[in-house]
Amino acid sequence: MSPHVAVVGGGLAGLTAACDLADAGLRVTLLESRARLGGATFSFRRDGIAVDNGQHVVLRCCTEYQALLRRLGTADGIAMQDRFRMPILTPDGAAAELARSAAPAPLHLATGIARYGALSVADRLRVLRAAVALRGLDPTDPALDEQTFGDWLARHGQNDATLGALWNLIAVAALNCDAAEASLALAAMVFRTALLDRADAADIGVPRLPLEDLHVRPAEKYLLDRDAQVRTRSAVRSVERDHDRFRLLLDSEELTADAVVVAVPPDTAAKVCPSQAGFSTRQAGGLGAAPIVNVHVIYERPVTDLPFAAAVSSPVQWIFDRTDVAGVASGQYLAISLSAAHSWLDTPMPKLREVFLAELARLLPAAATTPHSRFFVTRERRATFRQGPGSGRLRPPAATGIRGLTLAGSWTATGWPDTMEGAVRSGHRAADLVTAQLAGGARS
Ligand SMILES: Cc1cc2nc3c(=O)[nH]c(=O)nc-3n(C[C@H](O)[C@H](O)[C@H](O)COP(=O)(O)OP(=O)(O)OC[C@H]3O[C@@H](n4cnc5c(N)ncnc54)[C@H](O)[C@@H]3O)c2cc1C
Repeated sequence: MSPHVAVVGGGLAGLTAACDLADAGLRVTLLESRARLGGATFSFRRDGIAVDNGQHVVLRCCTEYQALLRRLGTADGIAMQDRFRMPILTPDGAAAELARSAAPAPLHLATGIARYGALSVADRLRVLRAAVALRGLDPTDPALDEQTFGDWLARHGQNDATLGALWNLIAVAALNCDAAEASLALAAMVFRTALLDRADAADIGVPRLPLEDLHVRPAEKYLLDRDAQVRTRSAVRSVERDHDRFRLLLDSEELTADAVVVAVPPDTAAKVCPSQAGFSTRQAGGLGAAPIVNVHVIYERPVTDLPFAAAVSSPVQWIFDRTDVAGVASGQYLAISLSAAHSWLDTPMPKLREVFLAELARLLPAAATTPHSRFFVTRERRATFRQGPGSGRLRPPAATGIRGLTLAGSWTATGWPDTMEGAVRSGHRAADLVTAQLAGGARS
């Protein structure tokens, strides 16, 4: 009989690892503590419409996530831009945009920045000079992980205007962290990989389907079709080494496995794994957490033609038109995505309603005269880890101190920020390691 592998955690990392292991011919049991799979990516129904827990976006450089969708048969579920174009809304009603040209990297953005109307000509030159310097940074240099992106930007001549209208538009969304608090290593990775090194890398992809239909259910079906066991409401409390096997303790039963992939959030991973695994609660605590809040508004009539837009000089960060994805029959459903949302996380609904309806009215003139029929908020307190300085050295590799026990998750040392792409990459890495170890190969 083929070896049995338990995958603990049914988010994207665990789902990816489980798909790989099932394809490798191993017997797989996926154990998820909640009643549903998907982890940080899930959808629910509310008054007949499909709502995601938070707007998710990918870029063309997120190659492994897109490859997973192709494998699951849902690649068409992403509407990918032919060419990077970011519409920008300003409260005075003046629209701007940041776009790339057809030129090869790094010239592809030069014209876009030179024409970027949300900044003065002098500030556009400032941005171009800093972009050239940023392109020279090595994101894998550990010294970069000790500094903030904000300090680096200040040393490279950036001011409040360039921070607000350019650097933070991207840094806050990609790192769930203000530039002032973000790790320079992760920021350099994001800006180089997405914007500076390849011309098409930043093309923006927005789901056409709820996350549930995009990858959660398709991955579950993929696993069931390959005879994997998928168990929800199955929290694993601890994983113990038992001679050359593993014992997993659940609330009212025990399971044994030849290898285990632990793909749960950092604090749970530290609790569940034996201390010899080498990942401590202190490390997990150091990684911390950062919130994302989404404000959802359904207007009785359309108020914008834009599929999405970023906003400057406004508490609104990004707006997405979710009418079709959600199945809204009439009117327009807009979701405002608020990253690094510490100040909004515990703000009561009436206050959020007052602030964001007024802001939408300022940014989108038609919203000022269009009634809304629904307003609600989704709050994710621990959306990502805190991607600040020092986080790089706290992120563990897939291999632990125990052969046969591997870690996966967007918070592990993937080299990527805490994203769906990082989660998928970590799942592949953990599955490769387990497969090699079971075959008597890799030692680390
Ligand atoms: C609102 C929001 C917006 C986001 N926007 C984007 C975006 O635009 N683009 C992007 O790429 N990324 C985005 N992200 C980040 C992305 O969703 C995550 O990086 C990724 O989904 C994490 O996947 P994961 O599998 O590593 O972890 P998780 O999804 O956290 O999965 C861990 C799983 O383990 C389970 N678990 C916990 N304890 C146990 C236990 N004891 N036993 C069994 N199971 C357990 C959990 O229930 C969970 O299902 C966003 C996240 C949020 C919350």
